[in-house]
Formats: sequence, structure tokens, C-alpha cells
Amino acid sequence: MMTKRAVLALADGTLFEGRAFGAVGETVGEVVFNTSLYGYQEVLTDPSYVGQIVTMSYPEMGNVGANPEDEEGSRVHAVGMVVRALSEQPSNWRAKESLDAYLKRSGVAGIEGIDTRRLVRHLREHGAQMGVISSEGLSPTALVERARTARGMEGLDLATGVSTKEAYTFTQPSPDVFTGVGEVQAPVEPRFDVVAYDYGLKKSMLHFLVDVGCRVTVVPATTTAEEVLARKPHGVFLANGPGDPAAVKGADRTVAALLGKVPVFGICLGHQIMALALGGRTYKMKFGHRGGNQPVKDLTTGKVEITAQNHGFAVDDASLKGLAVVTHINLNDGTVEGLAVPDARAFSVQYHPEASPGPHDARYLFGRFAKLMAG
Ligand SMILES: NC(=O)CC[C@H](N)C(=O)O
Repeated sequence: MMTKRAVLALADGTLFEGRAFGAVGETVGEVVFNTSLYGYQEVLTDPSYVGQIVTMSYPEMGNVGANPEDEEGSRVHAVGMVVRALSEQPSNWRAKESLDAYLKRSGVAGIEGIDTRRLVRHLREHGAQMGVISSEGLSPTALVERARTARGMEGLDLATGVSTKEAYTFTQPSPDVFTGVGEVQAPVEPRFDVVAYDYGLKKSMLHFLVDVGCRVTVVPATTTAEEVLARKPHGVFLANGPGDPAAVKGADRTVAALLGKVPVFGICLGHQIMALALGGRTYKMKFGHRGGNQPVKDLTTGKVEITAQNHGFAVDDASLKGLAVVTHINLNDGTVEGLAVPDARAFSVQYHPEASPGPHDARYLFGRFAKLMAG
């Protein structure tokens, strides 16, 4: 592997020096951190990471290489990766290539060999911010300036661009990787026609919908409520996605026109859009929640779930008063993690019940959606 010098420059002037991996060159994005111990491939290919440079806080990455089955989107969506130590010798029966080769082939730049603990603490203290990874030998001052003048996430509609251009049907249940790649579980007879808004969705969400008996039609983010209702679905699913929820063109009005007419289930960006549709507000968090170890309390049962998360915006609790019931909160910082409008047969969560990567404590929520549709 090459050992070309690379620099990570943050907008506030902080610099980290390390070695380049993946594609050689320069990349600009919002520098965020993820605390998952594994699952870097699902993280990199999650479309919610569009425009972001992901720092993995766990110190060694790349040990299991990369394979074609673990992709959540159709390509690497993160624009950069930061790691402490890059394993050069992947060891896993499913590995087809190394993480370095995978990122190189994807044209995505990485930096390794930096003190990621210092970087994560810095981001926690000063907030997620724009940054540049470069192995092109530019002066640190020029790189900091580039990061400082780069456009941040607020006000950015990234979901519309990453959404599917054409509607398509999805009927594949979850693959069972432990009994052989590509093999599928015993199929559940499809009972529900579900329209899924693609704001940048992760494949595993669709698999889990199919697993509970859904025949899913995935539609572009700009599809109107009339077009969706004309399909006479049993339910509407609002997916995750990148960027600022308040900037997704027309999404709040569209979802407002669906609420009350058909059961609705939203995840992450879908949850935020549901809150906006109800008349609530969203805001940018200081550094967000990304990882597989976020404790969430279900206020309706008192039960705590350990959840997978990936978001930088959140729903403002106070803005929901009288509009929706807050059903879940994050035990680390008390932020809203779930809401429901029982009369409208609608609910949503900020976290990721599909995990990928992460714990499956919350997978039952797909079943809850099926139950709502069953009436
Ligand atoms: N995973 C998601 O859907 C992320 C939603 C939104 N882009 C956020 O950061 O908060």
C-alpha cells in the first residue's frame, strides 16, 4: 500500500497529519464521527452520509475487507473516511477486496494514522464542521480556507438528488448471510402494498418491510400525495436520507396531505419530515448521533433499546406540543427519538430499527407498521 502523506484540515483551523488511503486526491465534506465498532461498509454506502467525511472512533478499520452484499446504497456515498489504523490484511470468508482497494475503486479519499480520539473529542467540544482531506500537498492555510468557505449542511436538500428517478417494486426478503450469501429466509406472503418514499434509502429497510409481508413500491422523493394515493396503498413508508430535512422540496406538504388518509411510518429523515408535516420544527445538532450504541427509552413502555443511529438534525420537542405524542427519547441527551399521531395511524423514529450496522432491538417496529396496516 502506498504511504502518501495526507492532511485533514478543519474549518476552525485544526490540522491532523496522516497517510492517504483509498482514492488519492482531495475531498471536502462535513466531518462527523461514528462510534460503531464494525459495519464500516454499511456506513460508507448509507446515502444519509452524502456530503460527509466519516471518522470511525473505533481504532482499527478494514479487518473484514469489503464485499458486494453489505452495501446499503448502490455505491459509497460518504465523501471521505478517517481512521486510526487501517488493516491491510482483510480476513473474512466474504471479503472480496480490502477497504483500501474498495475506496480507491469508489473514488473516495481516506486518511489513516491520525489520532481519531483527539479528533472525536474536538468535534464533540466544538461541533461537527466542514473539513478537507488532501494528499495533494497544498499548504495547510489553503486547506483550512477551503474548509472554512465550504457550504455546510444547513439548508441543503441532498435527498431529492439521491432519490430514485423512477418508481420500482421491491419484493426481496432479507438475505441470510450466515447460511450462504444470497440465500433468503422463508418468505412471508405479501399482504400489504406499501409505497416507500426514497429520500436516500438503505436497502435493509426494504428487506425488513418485505419480511413483515409488504410488497414495496419505491417512489421518487418528489412524487405527489395524489399519485401515491392513486396506488391505493395499505401504508406509506418515509425513508432516511441526507441533508437538511427542512430543505427537502415540498416533502412536508406532501406528507401532510397523506397523514390521516393512510398509515405512515417514518425513519430518520422520514421521521423529521413527518414532524415538519405536522407543523413541528427541526434543528441542527452540535455533533449528532452516529453509531450502534445509542440508548433510547420508549416512553410508552418504559423499556430501553440500544439503537443504531446516524443523524445530525433533530426534531424540536417543544414544537410538537399539541401536534404529536413524543414516544421515545435519547437517554444521553434527552432529544426526541420517536413520535406518534395515533388518530392518524402514523408513527416515526429518529433511530434505525433496520440497524445495518448495529443492534436489532428495535426491529419489531416493522411489525408494528404491519399491525397498523392490518387495522
Ligand atoms: N439517516 C438519516 O436519515 C439522516 C437524516 C438527516 N440527514 C440528518 O442528519 O439528520
